[in-house]
Amino acid sequence: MTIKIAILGLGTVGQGVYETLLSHGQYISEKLGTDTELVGVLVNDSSKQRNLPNNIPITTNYHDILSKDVDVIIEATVGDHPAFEYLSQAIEKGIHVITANKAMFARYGKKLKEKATKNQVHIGYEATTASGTPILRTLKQLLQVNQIEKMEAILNGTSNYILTEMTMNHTSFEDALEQAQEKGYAEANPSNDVDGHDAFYKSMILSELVYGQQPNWEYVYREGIREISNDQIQHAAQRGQKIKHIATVEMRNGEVAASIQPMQINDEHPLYSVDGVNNGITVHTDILGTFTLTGPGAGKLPTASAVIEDLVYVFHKEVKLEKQFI
Ligand SMILES: NC(=O)C1=CN([C@@H]2O[C@H](COP(=O)(O)OP(=O)(O)OC[C@H]3O[C@@H](n4cnc5c(N)ncnc54)[C@H](OP(=O)(O)O)[C@@H]3O)[C@@H](O)[C@H]2O)C=CC1
Ligand SMILES: N[C@@H](CC=O)C(=O)O
Repeated sequence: MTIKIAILGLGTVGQGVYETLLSHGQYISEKLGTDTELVGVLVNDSSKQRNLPNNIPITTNYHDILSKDVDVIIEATVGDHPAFEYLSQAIEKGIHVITANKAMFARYGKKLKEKATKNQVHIGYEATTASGTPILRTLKQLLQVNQIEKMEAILNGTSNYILTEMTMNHTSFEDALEQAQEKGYAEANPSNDVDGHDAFYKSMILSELVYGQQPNWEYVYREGIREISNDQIQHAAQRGQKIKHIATVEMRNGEVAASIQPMQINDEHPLYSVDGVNNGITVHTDILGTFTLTGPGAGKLPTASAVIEDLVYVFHKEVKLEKQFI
């Protein structure tokens, strides 16, 4: 049996997934014991020039995708809608889904997971949080007994890239943001990055995964990095500190609390040396103690890496459907 794949969205992430299927196709087939085939790609704008061979059908009509005999849909579009409806329909048809869309998943992840369980399909969403750095499955599968008391994290690659450029190279905020956009780190609407929305969505996904619940969104303090000046960064540097954009999610008196804001930290903080586009998460647990995971937090190939690893996980011969996917 050949595994038939469709991709929704062919921007930075979708293109990266296509290129990785091509570059690592043989290795993926060996792992899965079967071939994979890209049977369709959904885009928004049919007039755009695409970097795809002619034999891969591109459509702007989702029904063209659903009418094919698809085994898994990889979703890399932008925003809540119609992504949520697309994935709901796929799941109801018994199609596995993998998503990179954290805005949609923060809001609708719980519903989609419930639907997936009901329809006995998997949802992969490692790419939604910290791109390819394997945070979600590490937390879910390797810490089954430890209680996670608190997480502190740098979750937006664009903001960390901008702050690092401003700190190390005295680059202006505007120039650093432009660089992040050119490198494919920033969202289509970069306000998502620099005003803290993106880190907020990722924090909510982490909260749901670790604590099984999210705080009331209205009570989460969210502040981005837009107002931070080069002067503030240099003053902090003179005191041996860096300004980092940090999300905190913790269990307080039986309730989850979260905040997302710029903070000044010194070199004793585990996130001090997480620079550039990297993300990092420091996890405080009751048995293991404190540990930090760090790695690339945005970009074409790091994000494709998470999607492809989810793909292999979903279809790996030894994975049984009754095992709960993250
Ligand atoms: N860039 C990154 O580093 C990361 C991004 N993500 C997430 O992955 C998703 C994709 O990001 P990215 O690739 O950077 O975004 P891009 O803006 O580069 O690409 C988005 C793609 O989605 C398509 N699209 C948008 N709306 C629709 C729609 N309604 N129907 C069909 N196609 C649609 C666009 O079509 P068209 O080409 O026709 O305009 C485009 O191909 C986002 O949700 C983002 O938050 C997650 C991790 C990292
Ligand atoms: N725009 C996001 C992309 C990855 O999630 C970021 O910069 O972190």
